Amino acid sequence: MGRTEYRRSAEAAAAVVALAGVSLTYRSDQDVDALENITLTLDAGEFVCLLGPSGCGKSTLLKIIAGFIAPTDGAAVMDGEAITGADWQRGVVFQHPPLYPWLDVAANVKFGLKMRKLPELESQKLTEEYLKKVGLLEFRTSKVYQLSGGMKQRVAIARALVNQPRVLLMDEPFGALDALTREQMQSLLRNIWRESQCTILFITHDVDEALSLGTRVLVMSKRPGRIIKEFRPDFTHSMIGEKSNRSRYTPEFLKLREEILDLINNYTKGDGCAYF
Ligand SMILES: Nc1ncnc2c1ncn2[C@@H]1O[C@H](COP(=O)(O)OP(=O)(O)OP(=O)(O)O)[C@@H](O)[C@H]1O
Repeated sequence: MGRTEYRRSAEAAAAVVALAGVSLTYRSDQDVDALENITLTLDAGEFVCLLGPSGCGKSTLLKIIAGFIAPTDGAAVMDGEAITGADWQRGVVFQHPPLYPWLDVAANVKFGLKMRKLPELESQKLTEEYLKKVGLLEFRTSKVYQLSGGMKQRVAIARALVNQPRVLLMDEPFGALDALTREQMQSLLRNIWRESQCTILFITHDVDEALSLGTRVLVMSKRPGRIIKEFRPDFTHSMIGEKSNRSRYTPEFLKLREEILDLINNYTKGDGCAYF
């Protein structure tokens, strides 16, 4: 299939983001085949979690959707247009957010709006609105070094969301946080997702996290990464409704958790590839 056909088939899916037949090889002395023939859509309002063994190409997939790197083969499109570079319509949040240490919290959040040359008054209003959403309004004049890990991650989320992106791409955003902060951040993200109705792609190593956030969970094979199975859990909605994590202890949750762990372990067994 040529690029044009890939693009047409991707458009036909009416998805916000579509990847069709995407492969990626990092070229160097020793080529690394990171992704192989990924076909995937992200539909409006979906919360898609991506699980897979270390080094299977999860971040590579996210970087292609972000527009940071181009696929070696296949096509990546958003709203039917080829993704050719970074765009504020696709916000990105990393595990270690690259915040500007010389700027205060509000200036970090406002940075992208400034780059987009939004009028100062509008930027100010949006910045305060999103700082409020992540519970950091009273810390707007704090410096980055004065914040905890969880607070820094909330700044990063506000900085991505203030642009009101259609798609939020998150690469293990809570991976470095302690268990309690992590659960609080998951709850915050669930509420933000419900309010903003944006589409989220979320990479994690944690099966519980994927099941308690995602409306779709994709499991990848070892490198070169392919999508081997998808699940459609619905625990995230009940967690919003219940305002608790009770769903995590239900037989349905535990059964699905077991199934995914078995799948990943069977897939990586005997090849020296560790999941965690
Ligand atoms: N810039 C690069 N140049 C060469 N190889 C790369 C580059 N970036 C990643 N790789 C390789 O591509 C493969 C996939 O990397 P990637 O970071 O996408 O995996 P991942 O699933 O996100 O890993 P992890 O879960 O450990 O973060 C790995 O073997 C990695 O070493």
